[in-house]
Amino acid sequence: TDAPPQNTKAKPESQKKPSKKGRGGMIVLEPVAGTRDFIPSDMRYRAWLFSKFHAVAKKYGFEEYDAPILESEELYKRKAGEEITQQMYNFTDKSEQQVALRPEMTPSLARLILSQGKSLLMPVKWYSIPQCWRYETTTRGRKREHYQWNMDIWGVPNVSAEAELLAAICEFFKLVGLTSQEVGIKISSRKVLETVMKGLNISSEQFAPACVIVDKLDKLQKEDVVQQLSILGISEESSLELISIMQIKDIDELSQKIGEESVAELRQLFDLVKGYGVAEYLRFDASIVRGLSYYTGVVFEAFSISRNSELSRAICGGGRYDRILTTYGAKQDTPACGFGFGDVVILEILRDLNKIPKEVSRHVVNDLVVPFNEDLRPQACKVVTMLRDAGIPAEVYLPKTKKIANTFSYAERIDADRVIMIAPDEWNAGEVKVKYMKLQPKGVGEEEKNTVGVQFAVKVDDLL
Ligand SMILES: OCc1cccc(Br)n1
Repeated sequence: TDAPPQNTKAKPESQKKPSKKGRGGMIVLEPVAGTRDFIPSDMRYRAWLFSKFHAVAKKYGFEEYDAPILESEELYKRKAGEEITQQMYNFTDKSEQQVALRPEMTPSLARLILSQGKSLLMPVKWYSIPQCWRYETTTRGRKREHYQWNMDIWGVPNVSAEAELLAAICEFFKLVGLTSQEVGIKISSRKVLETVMKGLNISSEQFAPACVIVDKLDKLQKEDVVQQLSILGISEESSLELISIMQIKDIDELSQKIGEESVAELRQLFDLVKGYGVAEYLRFDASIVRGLSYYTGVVFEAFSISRNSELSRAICGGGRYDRILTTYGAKQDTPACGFGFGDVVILEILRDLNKIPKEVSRHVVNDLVVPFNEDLRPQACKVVTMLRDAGIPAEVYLPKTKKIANTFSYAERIDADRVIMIAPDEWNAGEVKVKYMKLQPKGVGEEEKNTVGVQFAVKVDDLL
């Protein structure tokens, strides 16, 4: 099935849709359909989530990389009818180049691996958190962008690489407090499908497109999947046999069906993950295919189990893709496997299950330094710098101090622990006036000083 015709010619000015204006000439305040703003209160959640991605990648020895959001469209030209390539955010740029906002990171990574050539020592363990794009028809009101944690291992042909990636995902789950009662990872292998399809005389050319179709089994009616497979020339009988084998949830049963040799890798993988202590999160499930055409071996998909959270959409997914480089013209392939982990579903699940620490929602400033008047502003800047250099998040009150009460209400707004007033008499005596805005944990400041709301003179040097 060829991809639908993409927009091939830039539109003349006259045919371009004018950007929508709000009433009375005001610009439209909402972000472009399907995209998100991150004001600070939202950005704190995203930053917290990404800090967990970075922490796991670092702990597992992965190195961070990045590549442009904008790529040549040819990187994604695949004739397997995948949703991800049919929904490309593509256009013709001003030099008539066919470009696209990247729908996924793996093709960019493959380009980087090829560009590095022999200078790149294998194995390579790289990670990135790229923003990825798709052009969804807005009628479905779905997002057109998301951030996707990518972890990939290149140069390792055996399932030790998949075990490492699965362990990293489970490490993340443990880091955010998700138990194996709340989330899990289903694992299978396209080699199982390959064996079954060969046994059904399905040609190797039809393997990737057939995988893309059977991956839709959880969304489409069985009849529709059979119908789509028939377009590939696969008989109803073969399709039904393929679909029935995909219902198998037990490796031994599968081995009976297709032979021990075809499940050997999966058995090895389940042995290895026991070593990492994460087996409780993992289970075999022959229905896991994943929808990307380039997968060639083990595939996996994480999902939420508990009722009170997002049920349908995958948390993350990935697998082995050993033959991607030759599809980009390389003379030989390099084995690879990896996963993509989106930012949207996981945050919904973590919110549903109340796993996000309260402090993530809080903007933290410990001290507010207030100059009594503008003559004392240089002194206030000196004091705030001393606090900051000591690692204390601190602000200096920037507006002119007209009413002291305004500075206290600002202190409450930024949830500061202390207001440090630079006042003329105290400053001449080498002191500042400190007012605690809220009770401090025991031991911070002498007991009598730790009374909320009362101001005390404190030596500048005693502030730290
Ligand atoms: O997971 C598929 C996908 C790709 C790009 C952007 C978004 Br939102 N979703």
